[in-house]
Amino acid sequence: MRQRALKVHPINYSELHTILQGKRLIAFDLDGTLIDSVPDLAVAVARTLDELGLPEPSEAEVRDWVGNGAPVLVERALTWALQAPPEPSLQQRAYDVFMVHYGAAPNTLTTLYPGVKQALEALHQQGLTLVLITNKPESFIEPLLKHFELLDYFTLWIGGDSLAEKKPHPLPLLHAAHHCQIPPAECVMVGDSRHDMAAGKAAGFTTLALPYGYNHGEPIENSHPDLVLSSLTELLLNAPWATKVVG
Ligand SMILES: O=C(O)COP(=O)(O)O
Ligand SMILES: [Mg+2]
Repeated sequence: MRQRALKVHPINYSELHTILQGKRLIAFDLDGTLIDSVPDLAVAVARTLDELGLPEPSEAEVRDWVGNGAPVLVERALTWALQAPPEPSLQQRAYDVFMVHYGAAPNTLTTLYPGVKQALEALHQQGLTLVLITNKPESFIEPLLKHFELLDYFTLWIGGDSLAEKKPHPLPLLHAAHHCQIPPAECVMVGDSRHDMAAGKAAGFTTLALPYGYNHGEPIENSHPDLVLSSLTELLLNAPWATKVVG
């Protein structure tokens, strides 16, 4: 397995406190932010390619292909296996096969990142509106959130195929803000990839980044988030509402 050295992010607590002042909605990304889902995605991709008689990629390879939704994940896997872009008919077939394999085992090896449950619980208790905006197909969201007992924290969840556009387009974020009747200036996007940061900036949200997820092998600092956290625990302990949370 390839190990990537994670930079230590000394958090500027007063900066975090200031930028979160007055925020009412927090939009969370799913893969690489709340859940480490690549182990199950990698198994499903490998089973898909195997069924099509193609070579199987390693988990480290799949890790760098996640972020633009399932159709692009499948396309990147096929392009890797064929050393050329796939024909549309093969792409469609592989996508259908992938959906079956991933749907059959979406949470066998997947784990929650540290502090996720506690942070969501506390933020929800403080009356913040929490929404989930992922590029994952919508059909997988509810079963995964239910499995990890996170479903009740979210007012709304949007998948990569829920609307006409997905991240990095701002549409899903603007849709969530509009649906919750909260102006974008009072909203925060929390994510692990450049697509989350680009969508957040384009929507007028504050952007918080986590460095432990999947960003195509690139440091998340390159996307210029407002702040990089080390884990969601920092959001819980150092946000303006934290005094109420921790007593
Ligand atoms: O499914 C993907 O490609 C990525 O999903 P995410 O938006 O939750 O990171
Ligand atoms: Mg992500």
